[in-house]
Amino acid sequence: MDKLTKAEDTYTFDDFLIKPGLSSIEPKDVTLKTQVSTNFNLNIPIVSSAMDTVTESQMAIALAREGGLGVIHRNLTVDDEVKEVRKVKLANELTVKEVITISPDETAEEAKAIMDMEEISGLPVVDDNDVVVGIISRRDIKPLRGKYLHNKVSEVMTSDVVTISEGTETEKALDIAYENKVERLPVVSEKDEIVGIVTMKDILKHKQYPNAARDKRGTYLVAAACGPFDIDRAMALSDAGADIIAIDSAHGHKTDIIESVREMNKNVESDVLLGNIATAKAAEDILKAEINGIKVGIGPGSICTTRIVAGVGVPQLSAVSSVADVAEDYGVPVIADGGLRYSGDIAKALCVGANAVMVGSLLAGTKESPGEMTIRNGRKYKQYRGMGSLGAMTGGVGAGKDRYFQNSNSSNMNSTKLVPEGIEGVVPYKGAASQIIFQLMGGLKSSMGYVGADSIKQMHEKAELVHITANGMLESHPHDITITNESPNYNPRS
Ligand SMILES: NC(=O)C1=CN([C@@H]2O[C@H](COP(=O)(O)OP(=O)(O)OC[C@H]3O[C@@H](n4cnc5c(N)ncnc54)[C@H](O)[C@@H]3O)[C@@H](O)[C@H]2O)C=CC1
Ligand SMILES: O=c1[nH]c(=O)c2[nH+]cn([C@@H]3O[C@H](COP(=O)(O)O)[C@@H](O)[C@H]3O)c2[nH]1
Ligand SMILES: [K+]
Repeated sequence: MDKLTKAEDTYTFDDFLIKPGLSSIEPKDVTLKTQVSTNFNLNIPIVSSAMDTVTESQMAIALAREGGLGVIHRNLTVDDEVKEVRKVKLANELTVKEVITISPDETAEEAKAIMDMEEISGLPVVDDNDVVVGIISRRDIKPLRGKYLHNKVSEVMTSDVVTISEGTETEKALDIAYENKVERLPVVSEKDEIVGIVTMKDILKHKQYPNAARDKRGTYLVAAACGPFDIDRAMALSDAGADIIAIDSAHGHKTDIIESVREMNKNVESDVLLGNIATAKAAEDILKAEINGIKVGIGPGSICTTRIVAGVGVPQLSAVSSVADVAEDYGVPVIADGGLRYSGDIAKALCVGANAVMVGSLLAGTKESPGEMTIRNGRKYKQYRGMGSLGAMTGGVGAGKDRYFQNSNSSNMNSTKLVPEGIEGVVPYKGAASQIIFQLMGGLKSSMGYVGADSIKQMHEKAELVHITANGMLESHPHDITITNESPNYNPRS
């Protein structure tokens, strides 16, 4: 009896609304910049789930372009997961390492032939020591006719060449290219030797996604999931350039996991996130592993059955709030993982102290999510499944199957012996992830306007909540109408 009277009251998204406050903030003027781990910032507080129907390189690239972060799932061999990380990192390399050059003693005709063959429009000119002495482009060659084509490259090239040094930050490179109105910037070593080239095409790609989440070198940020004891995978992901490694466990609050992750952290360069947890005590304990971020959520996910199968969990708004209160004292960011259905839920998670949210179902079914599209009754769908579902455990390399395969003779895998904590299904096809992100961030900005918060930090400090009843929630959804036109940001709960 004592246990029951001592039980805490806990809440989730539908139990609260955000109180409107005096505001001088226009939604369009707010900043959504946030910290996702101690060493990395995002430009929007959205992280995609490490699930095999949500995040591989395509989703991670799409999200990074919008300013968020994708976490590559771990239902892949180490090699395949590494490949996905590399694809994201290479998607926007500013410096093309292998550069095709020409000697100043060659002819203009030879320069033209190389450009035609390689399908490029300019060549850095280098001497015998690889030192850049000029640059020659199609524009330099175009006016040449007949015998003039036999002119030496040194006579035709631009010798006043604008170069940048290795390690020049993207923004700086952009400024230099624009100020000098040049289309390509050779990258040179301290001794002026050529090491690469940055082209206008790359630069424009950067301009196309001004809000993208990038590292210092200008490549897209990417995270990758790893099991708590898989040190080889963690090191391979770190070597491949994963900015963040997300340690993925249904129960991060475990002594052997905390020990293992503390060791792992010493051996990898990437930031390390640990999850999932749902209590303040867990936050205190896992922070001892000196991690760079915490992921919160036991069982709130749309495909999760943990709370039903194990009877364990904490409603998500309470879980996030209690973890965030502890993490704030340590300066460690918190990601609210799972259960988000609407942009308003994202706003509520931020209100109680989350720095970012992780979403699965909201991004499942998009063009960039892995998996085939199917058509049923004339409507398009894509698969979405829990990582602890039968399909995920028996498909791929079977992340999660150690625990669920409780009979522990894993050499004799038999799906009837698995105890799943997730389900498999389909969600409607939604088109490009960028459209979904646009609506979600629009809703969040609106929320911040109502609160009078111009940043996520202000949202933490200023936003107040009101506790509502089930009737309050009924009143909140559309009612007394048959919806005839689907809205891009509202799906009636089925
Ligand atoms: N957020 C959530 O509520 C849940 C998420 N999942 C997802 O399913 C996938 C598989 O997760 P895991 O089974 O954790 O992977 P896993 O089988 O690789 O387990 C990793 C480690 O977590 C610990 N662990 C997991 N469940 C435990 C439990 N009930 N009691 C004690 N220790 C436990 C064990 O030390 C285990 O070795 C992951 O992608 C995970 O995120 C699964 C269940 C719940
Ligand atoms: O209990 C669970 N069994 C599972 O099989 C499972 N797979 C994923 N997840 C977690 O759910 C999150 C995604 O939730 P949403 O679809 O609600 O965004 C994800 O980000 C995960 O935290 C699982 N939880
Ligand atoms: K659930």
